[in-house]
Amino acid sequence: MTEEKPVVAFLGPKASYTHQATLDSFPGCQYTLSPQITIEDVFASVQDNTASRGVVPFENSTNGSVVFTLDLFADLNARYPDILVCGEAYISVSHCLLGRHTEALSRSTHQLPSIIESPTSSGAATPTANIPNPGIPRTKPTQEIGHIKKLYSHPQAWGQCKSFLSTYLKGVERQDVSSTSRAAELVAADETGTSAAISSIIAAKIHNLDILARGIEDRSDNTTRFFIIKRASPPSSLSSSHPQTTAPSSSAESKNGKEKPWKSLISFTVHHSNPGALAHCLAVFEPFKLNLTSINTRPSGVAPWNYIFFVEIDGRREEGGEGAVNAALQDLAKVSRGWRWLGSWESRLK
Ligand SMILES: O=C(O)C(=O)C[C@]1(C(=O)O)C=C[C@@H](O)C=C1
Repeated sequence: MTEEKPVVAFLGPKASYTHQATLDSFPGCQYTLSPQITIEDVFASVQDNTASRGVVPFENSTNGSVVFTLDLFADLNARYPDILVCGEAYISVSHCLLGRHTEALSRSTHQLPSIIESPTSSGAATPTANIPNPGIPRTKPTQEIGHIKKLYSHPQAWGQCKSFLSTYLKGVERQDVSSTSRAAELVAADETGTSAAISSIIAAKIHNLDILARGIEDRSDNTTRFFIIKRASPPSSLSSSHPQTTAPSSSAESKNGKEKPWKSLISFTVHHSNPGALAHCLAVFEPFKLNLTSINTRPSGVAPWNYIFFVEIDGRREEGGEGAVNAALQDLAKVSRGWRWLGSWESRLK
């Protein structure tokens, strides 16, 4: 009898950047990779044990946090109480504009004003009230794109390709979809050939789409960070109501004997009307020499302008209540309204 492979859920369909991050951490031959339609579906698969691990985008170096993922960690409806981060992956993201280079359109390009040869190909976008200093795109279309009437992509991608879009596709209708690979799927199904997707070169191959422009992201170092999530082993609810529950043990020592860099993600809420409430929460890490490396906020769902805060720190929560992170969390419990440890993992930042 063949042993069943562990299931890893990821934001699909195939050829999404999350798929690439998943393959980076979970070789397809050893795992059953299970594409999901939304990031929430990935959380749900891990929470209900359909998948043993999940992979979700967390932040992008150009465009910032993936708010859908933060909201799922905020878990305002208590649907995902057992989800913990247990790893991360960094993927270099280079976007293409994918569509159809139709015969009819290409034959008549000599009659149409070609966008490749139009004045806009100087690379200068028109300043607007919203974007007074538009950047200069790093690339220009390699095909005629004057026929493109509609664009599909994941909301994160628009913000990574601002200069290209405001220069060459200004005013073209945009539709948010659940992932860049879903965008490619929709464009492949569009028989009019007048839509385009911001997606990956792999999606172009899978869906047999033409590459109308490549490398359209604003920055060549555009990178997305993904989290690997798992379900906490029982007892669950790693929260202020169960402050003794701790991380599974794992060696923090590398081969050369040096402490490996670990990170932890923690969320907390504060009593908003108390002066200094936020400052007191942030201050609990410093006495334990825990470096705070990022802070994010999302609406707390309690009342307008109340927030849930997310902090990342350098350090790892030890088993058995020992160590600096546990000590800081005990102090956080005293000054916050509520808190939750969302996992500790080995940093893969090079
Ligand atoms: O749409 C995809 O392909 C994804 O994997 C999602 C996602 C994201 O949410 O950040 C991942 C990488 C890119 O930054 C753009 C989109």
